[in-house]
Amino acid sequence: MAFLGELSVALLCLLIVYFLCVRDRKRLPPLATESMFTTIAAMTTSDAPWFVLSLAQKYPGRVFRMRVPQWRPWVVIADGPTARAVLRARAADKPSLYSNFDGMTAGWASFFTSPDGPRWAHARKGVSHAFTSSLIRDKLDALQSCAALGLRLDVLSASGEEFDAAQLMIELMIDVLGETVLAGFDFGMLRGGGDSSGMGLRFLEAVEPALIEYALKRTNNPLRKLMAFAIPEARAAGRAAVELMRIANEVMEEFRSRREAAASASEREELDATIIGKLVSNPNYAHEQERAADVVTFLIAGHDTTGFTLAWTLYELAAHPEIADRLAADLRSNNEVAPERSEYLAAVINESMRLWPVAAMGSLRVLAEDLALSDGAVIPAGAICSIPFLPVHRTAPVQDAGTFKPERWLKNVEPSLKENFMPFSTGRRNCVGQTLALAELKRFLALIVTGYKLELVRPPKSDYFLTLKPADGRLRVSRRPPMSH
Ligand code: HEM
Repeated sequence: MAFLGELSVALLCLLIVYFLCVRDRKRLPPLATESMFTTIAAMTTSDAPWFVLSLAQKYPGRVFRMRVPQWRPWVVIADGPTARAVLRARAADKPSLYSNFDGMTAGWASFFTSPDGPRWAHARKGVSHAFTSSLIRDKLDALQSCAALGLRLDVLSASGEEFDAAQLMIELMIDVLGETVLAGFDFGMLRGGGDSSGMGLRFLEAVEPALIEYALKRTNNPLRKLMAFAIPEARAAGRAAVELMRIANEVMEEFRSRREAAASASEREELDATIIGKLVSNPNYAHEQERAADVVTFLIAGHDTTGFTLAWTLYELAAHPEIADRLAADLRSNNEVAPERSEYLAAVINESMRLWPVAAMGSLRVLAEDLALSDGAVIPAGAICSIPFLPVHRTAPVQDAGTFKPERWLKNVEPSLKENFMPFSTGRRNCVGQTLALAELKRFLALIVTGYKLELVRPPKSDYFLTLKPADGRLRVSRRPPMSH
């Protein structure tokens, strides 16, 4: 009898546990069937965005979980409206995974990697004003890099030599960052000359080993940090990070002496209004090396993103000469002096960034509160939300999503197209440099397309490593004949 009593108490307990834990358990988004091994193998290759796209196409809701070595759920969100809800949620932040990147700045947190809080807020607020479009436009009007690019293209056109557009655009962007973000610093890439000539090459040589070690290998294998002293590549990456910080410190020193030597108060005011001017005078930095870390961040975040976007657009225009001709005619007929006003140019840029979002794997966020989805599933608080922009941009409801069609951005733009388009991310941690990036894209595309015809010699391959690169492609340019009236 006593035994039966104990049994019924045990059954009652089990029932209570069932009702508390099982019945009320949240329904999570579906779990992709790919094993953890397959997932890791695919996610560590240069095809990772295409792997995630293939999974997103299988799930109509475009929200699913992936098996990764994380104790928290890893939820992939390829649905634009849900992505926006997560990125704009007040209770969402960057996960601590971002701190691996601090190795690139010799351990100093940058405002890109810092979670929301005073360190991030003062740095972002400090520079935001310097990125406003009118200030950027004034800077671009005076760019010497435009002339340098024209000269290089004239040489290539005269010789008929083929070239790698990604390489050329990266070199251009380093010079442009010097001229804009750093208020006239000469990195000596296309422009050559200046006292600091060679600094651009030093930057490019240091950035690659540092990115590979800290943004890739240490993120995939946290144990590597402990063994770094025994791994030659890890030691070389450490030296590269020190070099990046040295470059940032030299750049700031050069800026300060230029400001000191300014001939007039108005010249000094002009320097103070620039991005580096704002950064150097921001009193909220706890340490000079935090400032240096933010200079490194601007150089890293601003060079290949814009450079590869330009290059992808040039390859698309070369593959679609009718679109390039229409764009050239549009720019030449009424907008040549103000490319920022050409609707067709804006459509070409949007379409290129939709198909080839350089931040292809997008943003990561952690939610502090559950997020209920329209199908009844829940993304639980604490889950890591991965929002990969390439699948967001390239899955239904976007029509004919794999085709380059700038026209889709011109008239009666589908609301779902806009909802599923976020190359610069969204919410408070979106791209602070997007005004500059868009102004550069417009300015340089207008210059190239109105002056030159592009011939596609070899289409590029997509190669993902933090950014989506058009690898190994080749173009040829020739002077575009003047417009016949
Ligand atoms: C086509 C060009 C560009 C694209 C597609 C792009 C894209 C992005 C994206 C998607 C993010 C959010 C990353 C995340 O959530 O993890 C971001 C952040 C950022 N970008 Fe850009 N970017 C571009 C150009 C630039 C430029 C030119 C600069 C500066 C010179 C810049 C500086 C930054 C910084 C500092 C952040 C971090 C902002 C913060 O955490 O508050 N970017 N960018």
